[in-house]
Amino acid sequence: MNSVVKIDNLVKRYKDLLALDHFSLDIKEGEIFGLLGPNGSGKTTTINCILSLLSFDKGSVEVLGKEMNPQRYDIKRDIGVVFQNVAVFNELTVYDNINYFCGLYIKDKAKRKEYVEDAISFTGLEEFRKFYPKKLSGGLLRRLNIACGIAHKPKLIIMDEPTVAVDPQSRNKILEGIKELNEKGATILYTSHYMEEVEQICTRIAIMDRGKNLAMGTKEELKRMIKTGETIEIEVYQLNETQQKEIKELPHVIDVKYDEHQLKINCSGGKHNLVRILDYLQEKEIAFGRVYSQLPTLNDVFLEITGKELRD
Ligand SMILES: Nc1ncnc2c1ncn2[C@@H]1O[C@H](COP(=O)(O)OP(=O)(O)OP(=O)(O)O)[C@@H](O)[C@H]1O
Repeated sequence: MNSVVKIDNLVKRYKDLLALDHFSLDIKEGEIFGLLGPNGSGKTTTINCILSLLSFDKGSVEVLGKEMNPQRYDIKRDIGVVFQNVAVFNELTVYDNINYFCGLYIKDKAKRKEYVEDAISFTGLEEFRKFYPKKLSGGLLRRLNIACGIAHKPKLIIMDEPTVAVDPQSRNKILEGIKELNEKGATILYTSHYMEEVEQICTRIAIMDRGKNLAMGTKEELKRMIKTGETIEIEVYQLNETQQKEIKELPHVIDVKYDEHQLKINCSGGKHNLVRILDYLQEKEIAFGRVYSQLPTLNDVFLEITGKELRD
Protein backbone atom coordinates (compact mmCIF):
# COMPACT_ATOMS: atom_id res chain seq x y z
CA MET A 1 0.00 0.00 0.00
CA ASN A 2 1.25 3.48 -0.85
CA SER A 3 1.90 6.00 1.90
CA VAL A 4 -0.31 9.05 1.72
CA VAL A 5 1.23 10.82 4.71
CA LYS A 6 4.62 9.90 6.08
CA ILE A 7 5.95 11.82 9.05
CA ASP A 8 9.36 10.92 10.32
CA ASN A 9 10.76 12.02 13.69
CA LEU A 10 9.16 15.44 13.66
CA VAL A 11 10.26 17.93 16.30
CA LYS A 12 8.42 21.24 16.70
CA ARG A 13 9.11 23.79 19.40
CA TYR A 14 7.20 26.92 20.28
CA LYS A 15 10.02 28.68 22.15
CA ASP A 16 10.46 26.59 25.31
CA LEU A 17 7.51 24.32 24.67
CA LEU A 18 8.19 21.05 22.91
CA ALA A 19 4.93 20.58 20.96
CA LEU A 20 6.07 17.60 18.84
CA ASP A 21 8.66 15.28 20.28
CA HIS A 22 10.12 12.96 17.60
CA PHE A 23 6.65 12.26 16.27
CA SER A 24 6.31 9.67 13.49
CA LEU A 25 3.30 8.48 11.54
CA ASP A 26 2.58 6.57 8.34
CA ILE A 27 -0.89 6.76 6.81
CA LYS A 28 -1.63 4.38 3.94
CA GLU A 29 -3.93 4.85 0.97
CA GLY A 30 -7.57 4.05 1.79
CA GLU A 31 -7.32 4.48 5.54
CA ILE A 32 -9.45 6.50 7.91
CA PHE A 33 -6.66 7.28 10.28
CA GLY A 34 -7.57 8.62 13.72
CA LEU A 35 -5.25 10.86 15.69
CA LEU A 36 -6.56 10.67 19.23
CA GLY A 37 -5.25 12.85 22.02
CA PRO A 38 -6.43 15.24 24.74
CA ASN A 39 -6.53 19.01 24.23
CA GLY A 40 -3.06 20.44 23.79
CA SER A 41 -1.42 17.12 22.88
CA GLY A 42 -0.22 18.42 19.49
CA LYS A 43 -2.86 17.34 16.96
CA THR A 44 -3.33 20.74 15.30
CA THR A 45 0.43 21.32 15.29
CA THR A 46 0.85 18.00 13.45
CA ILE A 47 -1.70 19.01 10.82
CA ASN A 48 -0.12 22.43 10.32
CA CYS A 49 3.27 20.76 9.82
CA ILE A 50 1.80 18.29 7.31
CA LEU A 51 0.39 21.23 5.33
CA SER A 52 3.63 23.26 5.58
CA LEU A 53 1.70 26.04 7.31
CA LEU A 54 4.23 25.77 10.13
CA SER A 55 7.95 25.23 9.92
CA PHE A 56 9.50 22.58 12.15
CA ASP A 57 12.84 22.04 13.82
CA LYS A 58 13.67 18.50 12.78
CA GLY A 59 12.28 15.56 10.83
CA SER A 60 10.52 15.20 7.49
CA VAL A 61 7.00 15.19 6.02
CA GLU A 62 5.99 13.47 2.80
CA VAL A 63 2.51 13.77 1.32
CA LEU A 64 1.36 11.55 -1.56
CA GLY A 65 4.91 10.33 -1.98
CA LYS A 66 6.54 13.76 -2.27
CA GLU A 67 8.44 15.89 0.21
CA MET A 68 6.15 18.69 1.36
CA ASN A 69 7.07 22.39 1.30
CA PRO A 70 5.01 25.62 1.26
CA GLN A 71 5.28 25.96 -2.53
CA ARG A 72 4.03 22.48 -3.40
CA TYR A 73 0.73 23.59 -4.93
CA ASP A 74 0.66 20.39 -6.99
CA ILE A 75 0.28 18.42 -3.73
CA LYS A 76 -1.96 20.96 -2.02
CA ARG A 77 -4.66 20.64 -4.71
CA ASP A 78 -4.98 16.97 -3.79
CA ILE A 79 -5.58 17.80 -0.12
CA GLY A 80 -8.86 18.94 1.43
CA VAL A 81 -8.67 20.48 4.87
CA VAL A 82 -11.45 21.04 7.37
CA PHE A 83 -10.06 23.24 10.12
CA GLN A 84 -11.33 23.33 13.69
CA ASN A 85 -12.55 26.90 13.31
CA VAL A 86 -15.22 27.55 10.72
CA ALA A 87 -13.73 29.60 7.87
CA VAL A 88 -16.44 30.70 5.40
CA PHE A 89 -17.47 34.03 3.88
CA ASN A 90 -20.43 35.63 5.66
CA GLU A 91 -21.36 37.67 2.57
CA LEU A 92 -21.72 34.56 0.37
CA THR A 93 -24.58 32.05 0.42
CA VAL A 94 -24.05 28.37 1.19
CA TYR A 95 -23.92 27.58 -2.54
CA ASP A 96 -21.57 30.46 -3.38
CA ASN A 97 -19.21 29.59 -0.53
CA ILE A 98 -18.84 26.01 -1.73
CA ASN A 99 -18.55 27.20 -5.32
CA TYR A 100 -15.81 29.65 -4.35
CA PHE A 101 -13.65 27.09 -2.51
CA CYS A 102 -14.20 24.44 -5.18
CA GLY A 103 -13.30 27.04 -7.83
CA LEU A 104 -9.80 27.42 -6.35
CA TYR A 105 -9.03 24.01 -7.83
CA ILE A 106 -11.73 23.17 -10.38
CA LYS A 107 -11.80 25.66 -13.25
CA ASP A 108 -14.19 23.81 -15.60
CA LYS A 109 -17.63 25.34 -14.87
CA ALA A 110 -19.79 22.32 -15.71
CA LYS A 111 -17.63 20.00 -13.70
CA ARG A 112 -17.56 22.47 -10.80
CA LYS A 113 -21.36 22.71 -10.77
CA GLU A 114 -21.57 18.95 -10.48
CA TYR A 115 -18.96 18.88 -7.69
CA VAL A 116 -20.73 21.63 -5.71
CA GLU A 117 -24.04 19.75 -5.99
CA ASP A 118 -22.32 16.57 -4.79
CA ALA A 119 -20.89 18.41 -1.76
CA ILE A 120 -24.31 19.91 -0.95
CA SER A 121 -26.12 16.59 -1.03
CA PHE A 122 -23.32 14.83 0.74
CA THR A 123 -23.49 17.24 3.72
CA GLY A 124 -27.30 17.39 3.62
CA LEU A 125 -27.45 21.13 2.91
CA GLU A 126 -30.00 20.95 0.06
CA GLU A 127 -32.61 23.06 1.83
CA PHE A 128 -30.08 25.68 2.84
CA ARG A 129 -28.26 26.42 -0.40
CA LYS A 130 -29.55 30.02 -0.51
CA PHE A 131 -28.94 30.73 3.18
CA TYR A 132 -26.19 33.03 4.42
CA PRO A 133 -23.88 31.54 7.10
CA LYS A 134 -25.33 33.79 9.83
CA LYS A 135 -28.70 32.06 9.46
CA LEU A 136 -27.25 28.58 10.00
CA SER A 137 -27.14 26.70 13.32
CA GLY A 138 -23.73 25.66 14.69
CA GLY A 139 -24.08 22.14 13.31
CA LEU A 140 -25.12 23.30 9.83
CA LEU A 141 -22.26 25.81 9.78
CA ARG A 142 -19.81 22.99 10.47
CA ARG A 143 -21.36 20.97 7.66
CA LEU A 144 -20.85 23.97 5.35
CA ASN A 145 -17.24 24.18 6.52
CA ILE A 146 -16.82 20.52 5.57
CA ALA A 147 -18.53 20.97 2.19
CA CYS A 148 -16.10 23.83 1.38
CA GLY A 149 -13.12 21.68 2.34
CA ILE A 150 -14.02 18.57 0.34
CA ALA A 151 -15.95 19.80 -2.72
CA HIS A 152 -12.93 19.57 -5.07
CA LYS A 153 -12.75 15.78 -4.39
CA PRO A 154 -9.24 15.63 -2.94
CA LYS A 155 -7.30 12.39 -2.49
CA LEU A 156 -6.39 13.24 1.11
CA ILE A 157 -8.87 14.82 3.52
CA ILE A 158 -7.66 16.20 6.83
CA MET A 159 -10.27 16.99 9.46
CA ASP A 160 -9.34 18.66 12.72
CA GLU A 161 -11.99 17.90 15.36
CA PRO A 162 -14.93 18.53 13.00
CA THR A 163 -17.59 17.51 15.52
CA VAL A 164 -16.68 19.67 18.52
CA ALA A 165 -19.82 21.35 19.89
CA VAL A 166 -22.05 19.81 17.21
CA ASP A 167 -25.59 18.49 17.85
CA PRO A 168 -26.02 14.67 17.61
CA GLN A 169 -27.89 14.81 14.29
CA SER A 170 -25.17 16.81 12.54
CA ARG A 171 -22.53 14.72 14.25
CA ASN A 172 -23.93 11.49 12.85
CA LYS A 173 -24.30 13.07 9.43
CA ILE A 174 -20.64 14.14 9.56
CA LEU A 175 -19.40 10.70 10.67
CA GLU A 176 -21.47 8.89 8.04
CA GLY A 177 -20.21 11.37 5.46
CA ILE A 178 -16.59 10.67 6.33
CA LYS A 179 -17.16 6.95 5.82
CA GLU A 180 -18.81 7.65 2.47
CA LEU A 181 -15.92 9.86 1.30
CA ASN A 182 -13.56 7.07 2.27
CA GLU A 183 -15.59 4.47 0.38
CA LYS A 184 -15.38 6.71 -2.68
CA GLY A 185 -11.59 6.56 -2.49
CA ALA A 186 -10.35 9.36 -0.22
CA THR A 187 -7.79 8.73 2.50
CA ILE A 188 -8.75 10.50 5.71
CA LEU A 189 -6.81 11.87 8.64
CA TYR A 190 -9.24 12.56 11.46
CA THR A 191 -8.26 14.17 14.76
CA SER A 192 -10.42 14.04 17.83
CA HIS A 193 -10.41 13.82 21.57
CA TYR A 194 -13.66 11.80 21.48
CA MET A 195 -12.62 8.15 21.70
CA GLU A 196 -16.10 6.86 20.77
CA GLU A 197 -15.96 8.59 17.38
CA VAL A 198 -12.50 7.37 16.62
CA GLU A 199 -13.51 3.82 17.56
CA GLN A 200 -16.60 4.08 15.39
CA ILE A 201 -15.03 5.18 12.10
CA CYS A 202 -11.24 4.77 12.09
CA THR A 203 -9.38 1.85 10.52
CA ARG A 204 -6.20 2.69 12.45
CA ILE A 205 -5.51 4.96 15.39
CA ALA A 206 -2.51 6.71 16.90
CA ILE A 207 -2.76 7.77 20.53
CA MET A 208 -0.82 10.93 21.21
CA ASP A 209 0.05 12.88 24.33
CA ARG A 210 2.51 15.73 24.89
CA GLY A 211 3.70 15.63 21.31
CA LYS A 212 4.55 11.95 21.33
CA ASN A 213 2.99 9.05 19.45
CA LEU A 214 2.42 6.65 22.33
CA ALA A 215 0.76 3.75 20.53
CA MET A 216 -0.54 2.99 17.09
CA GLY A 217 -2.67 0.21 15.60
CA THR A 218 -6.23 -0.93 14.95
CA LYS A 219 -8.55 -0.53 17.93
CA GLU A 220 -8.29 -4.26 18.58
CA GLU A 221 -4.48 -4.10 18.52
CA LEU A 222 -4.43 -1.15 20.89
CA LYS A 223 -6.73 -2.92 23.34
CA ARG A 224 -4.58 -6.01 23.24
CA MET A 225 -1.59 -3.90 24.33
CA ILE A 226 -3.04 -3.39 27.80
CA LYS A 227 -3.54 -5.76 30.71
CA THR A 228 -7.24 -5.13 31.26
CA GLY A 229 -9.43 -7.37 29.11
CA GLU A 230 -12.75 -6.81 30.86
CA THR A 231 -14.13 -4.46 33.51
CA ILE A 232 -16.92 -5.79 35.70
CA GLU A 233 -19.03 -3.46 37.83
CA ILE A 234 -21.47 -4.74 40.44
CA GLU A 235 -23.73 -2.90 42.86
CA VAL A 236 -22.86 -4.40 46.24
CA TYR A 237 -24.47 -3.12 49.42
CA GLN A 238 -21.75 -4.18 51.83
CA LEU A 239 -18.29 -5.62 51.35
CA ASN A 240 -15.61 -5.83 54.00
CA GLU A 241 -11.87 -5.59 53.46
CA THR A 242 -11.27 -9.33 53.73
CA GLN A 243 -13.87 -10.01 51.05
CA GLN A 244 -12.29 -7.37 48.77
CA LYS A 245 -8.94 -9.09 49.27
CA GLU A 246 -10.43 -12.50 48.50
CA ILE A 247 -11.95 -11.20 45.27
CA LYS A 248 -8.58 -9.76 44.31
CA GLU A 249 -7.11 -13.24 44.67
CA LEU A 250 -9.57 -14.86 42.23
CA PRO A 251 -8.01 -15.93 38.89
CA HIS A 252 -7.55 -13.17 36.24
CA VAL A 253 -8.41 -10.34 38.65
CA ILE A 254 -5.97 -7.43 38.26
CA ASP A 255 -7.51 -4.75 40.41
CA VAL A 256 -10.48 -4.30 42.76
CA LYS A 257 -12.06 -1.01 43.84
CA TYR A 258 -15.01 -0.61 46.16
CA ASP A 259 -16.58 2.79 46.56
CA GLU A 260 -20.13 4.00 47.34
CA HIS A 261 -21.62 0.51 47.00
CA GLN A 262 -20.01 0.05 43.62
CA LEU A 263 -17.58 -2.82 43.16
CA LYS A 264 -15.29 -2.36 40.14
CA ILE A 265 -13.07 -5.23 39.06
CA ASN A 266 -10.49 -5.12 36.25
CA CYS A 267 -9.78 -8.58 34.83
CA SER A 268 -7.39 -9.84 32.22
CA GLY A 269 -8.94 -11.78 29.30
CA GLY A 270 -10.74 -15.01 30.23
CA LYS A 271 -14.16 -16.49 29.65
CA HIS A 272 -15.51 -17.13 33.13
CA ASN A 273 -14.51 -14.04 35.10
CA LEU A 274 -18.05 -12.83 35.73
CA VAL A 275 -19.39 -16.28 36.69
CA ARG A 276 -16.53 -16.82 39.12
CA ILE A 277 -17.10 -13.47 40.83
CA LEU A 278 -20.87 -13.96 41.11
CA ASP A 279 -20.31 -17.48 42.51
CA TYR A 280 -18.06 -15.97 45.16
CA LEU A 281 -20.68 -13.35 46.14
CA GLN A 282 -23.42 -16.01 46.38
CA GLU A 283 -21.27 -18.37 48.37
CA LYS A 284 -20.52 -15.61 50.91
CA GLU A 285 -24.17 -14.55 50.89
CA ILE A 286 -23.26 -11.04 49.84
CA ALA A 287 -26.30 -9.17 48.46
CA PHE A 288 -25.79 -7.52 45.10
CA GLY A 289 -27.81 -5.55 42.56
CA ARG A 290 -27.06 -4.60 38.99
CA VAL A 291 -24.15 -6.16 37.16
CA TYR A 292 -22.32 -4.66 34.16
CA SER A 293 -19.47 -6.08 32.19
CA GLN A 294 -17.62 -4.11 29.53
CA LEU A 295 -14.72 -4.65 27.20
CA PRO A 296 -11.87 -2.15 27.38
CA THR A 297 -12.29 1.21 25.68
CA LEU A 298 -9.62 3.43 24.14
CA ASN A 299 -9.85 5.44 27.34
CA ASP A 300 -8.60 2.36 29.24
CA VAL A 301 -5.71 2.13 26.80
CA PHE A 302 -4.90 5.81 27.29
CA LEU A 303 -5.25 5.48 31.06
CA GLU A 304 -2.90 2.54 31.23
CA ILE A 305 -0.25 4.17 29.03
CA THR A 306 -0.34 7.68 30.51
CA GLY A 307 -1.85 7.20 33.96
CA LYS A 308 -4.57 9.77 33.24
CA GLU A 309 -8.03 9.91 31.68
CA LEU A 310 -8.48 10.92 28.06
CA ARG A 311 -11.68 12.80 28.79
CA ASP A 312 -11.41 16.50 29.66
N1 LIG B 1 1.34 29.35 18.24
C1 LIG B 1 1.65 28.76 19.40
N2 LIG B 1 2.53 29.33 20.25
C2 LIG B 1 2.88 28.74 21.41
N3 LIG B 1 2.38 27.55 21.85
C3 LIG B 1 1.48 26.95 21.04
C4 LIG B 1 1.06 27.50 19.79
N4 LIG B 1 0.16 26.67 19.23
C5 LIG B 1 0.01 25.62 20.07
N5 LIG B 1 0.79 25.79 21.17
C6 LIG B 1 0.93 24.83 22.30
O1 LIG B 1 1.41 23.60 21.75
C7 LIG B 1 0.78 22.49 22.36
C8 LIG B 1 0.06 21.65 21.32
O2 LIG B 1 -1.04 22.39 20.81
P1 LIG B 1 -2.02 21.88 19.68
O3 LIG B 1 -2.96 22.99 19.37
O4 LIG B 1 -1.22 21.33 18.57
O5 LIG B 1 -2.77 20.71 20.43
P2 LIG B 1 -4.14 19.97 20.05
O6 LIG B 1 -3.94 18.54 20.40
O7 LIG B 1 -4.51 20.30 18.68
O8 LIG B 1 -5.15 20.58 21.08
P3 LIG B 1 -6.65 21.15 20.85
O9 LIG B 1 -7.51 19.97 20.77
O10 LIG B 1 -6.87 21.96 22.10
O11 LIG B 1 -6.60 21.98 19.60
C9 LIG B 1 -0.14 23.05 23.43
O12 LIG B 1 0.53 23.04 24.66
C10 LIG B 1 -0.38 24.47 22.96
O13 LIG B 1 -0.65 25.32 24.05
